[in-house]
Amino acid sequence: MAKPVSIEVWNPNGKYRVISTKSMPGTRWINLLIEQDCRLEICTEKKTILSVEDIIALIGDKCDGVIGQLTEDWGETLFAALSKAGGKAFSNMAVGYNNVDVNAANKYGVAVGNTPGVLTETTAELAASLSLAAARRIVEADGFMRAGLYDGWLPHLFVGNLLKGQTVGVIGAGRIGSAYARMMVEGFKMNLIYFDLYQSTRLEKFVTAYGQFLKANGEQPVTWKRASSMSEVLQEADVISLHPVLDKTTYHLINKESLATMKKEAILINCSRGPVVDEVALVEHLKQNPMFRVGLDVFEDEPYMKPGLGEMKNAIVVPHIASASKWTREGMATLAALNVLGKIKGYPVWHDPNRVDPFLNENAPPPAASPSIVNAKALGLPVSKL
Ligand SMILES: NC(=O)C1=CN([C@@H]2O[C@H](COP(=O)(O)OP(=O)(O)OC[C@H]3O[C@@H](n4cnc5c(N)ncnc54)[C@H](O)[C@@H]3O)[C@@H](O)[C@H]2O)C=CC1
Ligand SMILES: O=C(O)C(=O)CO
Repeated sequence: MAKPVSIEVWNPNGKYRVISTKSMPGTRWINLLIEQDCRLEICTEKKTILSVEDIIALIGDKCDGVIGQLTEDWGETLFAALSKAGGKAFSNMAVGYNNVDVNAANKYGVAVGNTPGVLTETTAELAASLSLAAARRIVEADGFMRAGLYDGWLPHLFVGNLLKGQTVGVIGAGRIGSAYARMMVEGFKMNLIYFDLYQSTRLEKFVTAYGQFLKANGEQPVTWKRASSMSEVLQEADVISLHPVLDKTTYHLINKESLATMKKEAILINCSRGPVVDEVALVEHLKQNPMFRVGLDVFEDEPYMKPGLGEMKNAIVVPHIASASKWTREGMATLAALNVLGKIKGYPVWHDPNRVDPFLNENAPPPAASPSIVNAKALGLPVSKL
């Protein structure tokens, strides 16, 4: 039998039992659930990553819905346990849901929610921060200063790359990839090359209009190009940022062979998912090419790094914090809670997961809908006409 897991209870007499496997930022998500007759149980276990057994113990015999985290393995076992307990709703507190076996959820008729949109700009800003930090060697220079090694200005000291006029490459120009591209194009006057399975017309129009603005003001216009293959981006770009979903088409997209096609002084940023990059091949590439730099928010075997990565001066590593702004994390909690609540209450699914703003307005009640259910179609859930 699984051992008991410690919890904090809100609204003990609520009709619907909702579990959150973690404490989440803000209180709006809590209030929204308890105002709608939910008994909310928040797991207070000290360990960071809950096991499948821990979550089964949390679910117990009766559970209407669960808000979970990207570190958890939501597969057949958990969906079977949730379904047995009468549950019909699960939401990740994340936009990415590669930790969820959606087919298993479909089999048990469980709706799977995610949290798009609210983290787009925050995540893009971290990718932009890593790009700048890598280009201008900020982390290395900070370490040098703190170590007391600075003994005066020198012409060669921490010389890095100027972004202006260089080419930024984006792989996966969806919500976050497009937001990052706009920041780099507008902020640093970089040219854009991108690769995605779909054309990003809005992004192309933005770069065209900005290029015309620069030209009208006597400046070199920026340009864009939609690449026909990922290798075109890798060969041409000076800074490459990865923003695709993780699935079997993007697993190890960056590997020994693709790294070899990149410029020797290129910068690679990954704020998508660790397994998009073959991290062992990356460490080797960093060793062989000291002017090649990376900024990584995500890792292949989180929370671990592959041997050698932590020692590389040409790597900047941060612990999966790309969506970590207060507004975003509170909003993610709200969207995740509303996904679960909406299914429990029998609400329809919001018609556009790219426009979730009405759910985030603290001065108005949220729409009676689940903001984003990824398997809505497979489950035949009705769509909101609001
Ligand atoms: N590091 C972090 O904290 C965060 C990481 N993420 C990751 O970023 C991912 C993207 O998020 P969004 O931009 O909101 O999703 P999105 O769905 O708007 O964009 C993903 C894009 O990847 C493209 N894509 C899919 N397969 C591809 C392939 N083989 N080659 C090139 N492009 C491909 C899609 O067409 C789509 O345009 C999430 O799935 C998640 O894994 C998201 C938020 C925070
Ligand atoms: O939302 C996601 O997919 C994350 O990685 C965390 O914000």
